[in-house]
Amino acid sequence: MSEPVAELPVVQVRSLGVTFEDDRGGLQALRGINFDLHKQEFLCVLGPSGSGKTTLLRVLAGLQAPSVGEVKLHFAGQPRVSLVFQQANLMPWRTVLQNITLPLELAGVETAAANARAAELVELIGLQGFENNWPRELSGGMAQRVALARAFIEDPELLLLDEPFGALDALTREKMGSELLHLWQKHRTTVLMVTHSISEALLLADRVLVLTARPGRVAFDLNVDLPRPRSDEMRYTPRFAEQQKLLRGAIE
Ligand SMILES: Nc1ncnc2c1ncn2[C@@H]1O[C@H](COP(=O)(O)OP(=O)(O)OP(=O)(O)O)[C@@H](O)[C@H]1O
Repeated sequence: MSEPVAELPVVQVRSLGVTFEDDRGGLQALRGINFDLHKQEFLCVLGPSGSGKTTLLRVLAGLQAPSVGEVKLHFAGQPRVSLVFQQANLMPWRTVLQNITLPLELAGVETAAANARAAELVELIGLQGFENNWPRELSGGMAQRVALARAFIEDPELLLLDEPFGALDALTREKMGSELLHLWQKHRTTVLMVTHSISEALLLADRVLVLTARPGRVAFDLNVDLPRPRSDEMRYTPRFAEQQKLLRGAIE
């Protein structure tokens, strides 16, 4: 019997290096980065401050050109890419609902269809009743949920998250991790997420890349050995603690 053909990765990063020009001969942010990202895979990138995590994400988003090496994208045509940053960056003059539907509005989708799709996401992120509120009336966690809903509404083929919960307090952050897990388990998009939180990475990811201090190289590539569907309670299991220890060791 023949083996099934393993699905090709949707992103291939090969010998990637990024050097920023400066007057001291250049600052090397990333060096010799290699990894694949498969369809529907959730990859987290951990690493010390300044190890090039954001730079890596910017290269994947097409916002930063590699100095050497390449990033190959294998999608049918131009992929739909959504980005979420540490700040929600909501438009203050649009309501929650209008912020969430913005990408569809820009894509020319009819308002009724866009609103129906937004209503599903509002329910998934637990913001029913806040549809007509203004961004200034939201807490940081609520605003970030709106940013996630806005990212998911486009049904992205590649979702890039840069420390999306980094500005939130620890408890809200944990809650947001679960919200994102819930959204992803429903939508199963391909994700690359930069985070500083080992437990967040373990709760969410299929794989975790750990970068070294600058210039960032891949120090460790961990297949997260926790069953899916995942839940918050898994944070307290011995398996979780073991993997946490492995990652902590790799970072240190
Ligand atoms: N546009 C730029 N011009 C010059 N240097 C840059 C630029 N962007 C990033 N750097 C430098 O590249 C290195 C990597 O930065 P990057 O923001 O990618 O790291 P990071 O791992 O995301 O850091 P943090 O965890 O603190 O957010 C840093 O030394 C930073 O100062």
